Amino acid sequence: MKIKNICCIGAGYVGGPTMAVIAQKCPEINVTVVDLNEKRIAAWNDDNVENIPIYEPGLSEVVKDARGRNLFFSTDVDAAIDKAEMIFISVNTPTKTYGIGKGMAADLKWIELCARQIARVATTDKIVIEKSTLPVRTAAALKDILDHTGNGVKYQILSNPEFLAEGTAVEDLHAPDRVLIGGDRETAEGKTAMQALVDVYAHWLPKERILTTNVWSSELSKLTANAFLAQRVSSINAMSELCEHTGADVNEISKAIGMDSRIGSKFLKASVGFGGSCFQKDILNLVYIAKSFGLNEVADYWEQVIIMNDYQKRRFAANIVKTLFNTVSGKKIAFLGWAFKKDTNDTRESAAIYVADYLLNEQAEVEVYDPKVTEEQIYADLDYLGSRSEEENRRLLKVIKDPYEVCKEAHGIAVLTEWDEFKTYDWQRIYDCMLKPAFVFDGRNLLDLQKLAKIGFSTAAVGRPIVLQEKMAEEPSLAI
Ligand SMILES: NC(=O)c1ccc[n+]([C@@H]2O[C@H](COP(=O)([O-])OP(=O)(O)OC[C@H]3O[C@@H](n4cnc5c(N)ncnc54)[C@H](O)[C@@H]3O)[C@@H](O)[C@H]2O)c1
Ligand SMILES: O=c1ccn([C@@H]2O[C@H](COP(=O)(O)OP(=O)(O)O[C@H]3O[C@H](CO)[C@@H](O)[C@H](O)[C@H]3O)[C@@H](O)[C@H]2O)c(=O)[nH]1
Repeated sequence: MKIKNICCIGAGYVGGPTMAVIAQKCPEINVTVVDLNEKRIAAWNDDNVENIPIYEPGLSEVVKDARGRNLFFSTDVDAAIDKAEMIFISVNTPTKTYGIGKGMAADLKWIELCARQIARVATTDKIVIEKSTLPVRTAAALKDILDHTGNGVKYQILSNPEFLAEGTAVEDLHAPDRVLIGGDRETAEGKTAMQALVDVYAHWLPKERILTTNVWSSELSKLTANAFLAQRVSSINAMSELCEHTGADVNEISKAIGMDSRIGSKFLKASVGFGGSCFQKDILNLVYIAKSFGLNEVADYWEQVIIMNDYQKRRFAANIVKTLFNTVSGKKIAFLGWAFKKDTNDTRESAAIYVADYLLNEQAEVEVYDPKVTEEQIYADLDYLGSRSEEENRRLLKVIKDPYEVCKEAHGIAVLTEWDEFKTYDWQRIYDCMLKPAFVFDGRNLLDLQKLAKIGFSTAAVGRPIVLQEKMAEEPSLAI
């Protein structure tokens, strides 16, 4: 089966980059990415390709290659659905904020709306692909909706979860470890649909990298992969606290255990806590699914990954207060970074939001610099927590566009995102303009602590011994 037209519903962090790469690699296929959000679509269509709504290294070049040739962004959802033989659903599936499963289950409202829209509009047979991350057995619900339209259109549902990580999306899409396709292997129609999707990816990937499974394995593999990755981060973060109490260095531990090929070296970086739109949401969803089958031990096991992560964020913030002589009231704390990781402008569930909230509750004055996140986004993140009024958030927290300015007259600097540029700053210049004693709290183990100590900074990095300047260390009342 030759695919000529692909439609993707959802022009977000996944829909945009994945479809741009499919269009780049499959020049004979027309790819239309649709979204209800007019502003987002207008940004994807902006004449200046640097203004596309998502910052990802290399993405603007891919979009430049394909846009207008065989890659289109549009708000005309119905037209794109009707024309396509293959429809990816790549809409948001956040944690439910209401009703049954509130705070745990995935909210499938947008998924269901897509299914109903496809059912209403389609006049020819379609392959419908779950690209969004979904609870296991969602495909059954989609099929139910699609098969009951009574207009004779036939649907095949495939699961094709996305494993790209933000900040390396283009790289991950160009050379993924694997592509996973789940479908109905029992019927000829199911096999044909799976093969059609395999053929799309085979334009640039070797066949061995394209894995086919049954639909349920594919859906559940996605949640499992995220749970395992996040579990490693929580595991090393748990060890980081033990390191701080014993003089062991978490970086050395990561290296030592990571060299064991059975453990492997990736996802062992201790941090202020993982963020991002996926890990927490997907583990909560997994916990909810396990509970709904009465598997309480399974649920408790995975929930601990989240409990540990929340603790790590709180612990980092509490440590700032403790080190700054048990109070930050009226003190300026400079934040370097707000994004949940480097090389992205995404801030969803970023640890920085929770650390800021904690410090603002302690009456600190927080000033934030991030190279890619907008002021509007930072305030939106903070307001969303509902901890204080919007006016108060704007009074207590300022967003500064210059890294040296943000550090001026600060009592302490907190590194919340591992942006490379932070390493290249003139740290002597920063030290000179700070209040003394000058503290750096490195939540990412990014900076050269020895160099900072030499300049005169006191440093506290996650999972490493605290270094207080001599004068303070000698004076026990100051070295708390
Ligand atoms: N962000 C990631 O790195 C990542 C990676 C892998 C998987 N995922 C999963 O992919 C899915 C999408 O994530 P995202 O980060 O791209 O979300 P996103 O919020 O950035 O984008 C989703 C888009 O879908 C649009 N949308 C919602 N309902 C619609 C409808 N009925 N019609 C048209 N447009 C609609 C929204 O306006 C939004 O622009 C989620 O299930 C997520 O868990 C995300
Ligand atoms: O050793 C590590 C690795 C990551 N992190 C943090 O963990 C979070 C998530 O990082 P990462 O996984 O690199 O980014 P995401 O874009 O959230 O990607 C994850 O979530 C996506 C959405 O489901 C999946 O597609 C990806 O495979 C999966 O890596 C970030 O806050 C990182 O700073 C650490 O603290 N230490």
